[in-house]
Amino acid sequence: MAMPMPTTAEETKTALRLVITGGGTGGHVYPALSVLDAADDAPTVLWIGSTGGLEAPIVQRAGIPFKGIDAGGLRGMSPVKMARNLMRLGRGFVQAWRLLRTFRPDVVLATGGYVTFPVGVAAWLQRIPMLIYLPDIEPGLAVRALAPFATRIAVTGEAAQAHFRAGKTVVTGYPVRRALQALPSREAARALLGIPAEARVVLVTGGSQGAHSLNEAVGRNLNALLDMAHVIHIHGRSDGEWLRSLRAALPDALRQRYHLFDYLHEEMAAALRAADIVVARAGASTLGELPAAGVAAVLVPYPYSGAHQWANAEYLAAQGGALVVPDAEIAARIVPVVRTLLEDEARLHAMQAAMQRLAQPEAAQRLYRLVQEMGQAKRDRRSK
Ligand SMILES: CC(=O)N[C@H]1[C@@H](OP(=O)(O)OP(=O)(O)OC[C@H]2O[C@@H](n3ccc(=O)[nH]c3=O)[C@H](O)[C@@H]2O)O[C@H](CO)[C@@H](O)[C@@H]1O
Repeated sequence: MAMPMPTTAEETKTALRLVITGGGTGGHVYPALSVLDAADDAPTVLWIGSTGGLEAPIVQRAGIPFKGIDAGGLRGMSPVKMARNLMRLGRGFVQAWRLLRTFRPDVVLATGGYVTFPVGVAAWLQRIPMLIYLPDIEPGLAVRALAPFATRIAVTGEAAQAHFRAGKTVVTGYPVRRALQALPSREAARALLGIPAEARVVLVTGGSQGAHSLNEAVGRNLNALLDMAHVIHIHGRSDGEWLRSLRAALPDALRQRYHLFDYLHEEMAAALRAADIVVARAGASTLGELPAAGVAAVLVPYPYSGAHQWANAEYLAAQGGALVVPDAEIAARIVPVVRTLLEDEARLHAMQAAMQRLAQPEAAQRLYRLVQEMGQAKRDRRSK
């Protein structure tokens, strides 16, 4: 998704100037890319992320100019490391200040991660309006700290509004990549991935960084899973070596049914759309992407970062689109749970339909309209 750059002096003068800041994990990057997908007026964009963060390659791959600044977390670490990260945030603030002074944005969109804090404070001091988008129902530390500096706060669902000052929030839904909405059918998605149209397909994904316990659950039960379905397995940062060895040792017929990847970029939309069932962590994206794909889910919340993934999973389960399995039980339960769903077609279809009812295809447009309105208000004030 290359961002069209203004070509004439006139366009440069009139195009909306937008700074996006967010990073640390994919969950803070894809929502902003989806908002840009919905931009219909060719804004001039600069992304400010963290130096060395995983967001840099994803953003640059999308053709968006990227600048890294110093940033670091402050939670659950030794006092020495915390002091070092505080200094990094201080340096990051100076770097952000200079970038904003040079780029002169009309508006800042912040989507989460520690890097947003120095950028947001610098923007506030320079009187640049800022929209925070919170993908999760519960805000993390960076978003909580940043909220007082925001002009507006957009959220995925009503439950998130309770965490912020009344009147500042607006419910937009979770913005989903256009590619996911554009795929015409499950069969078309399967054709893209080389999977037969009539196959049963299970996608296993541990979010943007992968999940070791999901990888173990697949590895330990590989033959049983492949007897039932094609398995698209995205293993993430760890476990690639032993999983590739397991795959190599499979009999030919089963190996062809095991689609193993470390990470998917553009093909992620096809993988979600191709699946009958997704077995996944319950990061914020599940609230938007699983409904957009209309896929039934078995959700395994990440157990070590508070309860917010449980909140996401239980919400989708309460609406009838997902089952929730605790992390410690997934290795023992992945085969019976997947089998039960595949064998009960009526139940599987009911879950898929329930998921589909939660789709909010307008979310990205809603968010971009807010960005435009806030940017325009700033321009109007400037020209007075
Ligand atoms: C362990 C942890 O704390 N995870 C947090 C992190 O998760 P994480 O970074 O995994 O965030 P999400 O689950 O929200 O989003 C993952 C994104 O990565 C994409 N993707 C994933 C794999 C792949 O191969 N290709 C690809 O494109 C997915 O389609 C999705 O768009 O940020 C989320 C948003 O704040 C939080 O809700 C999660 O709790």
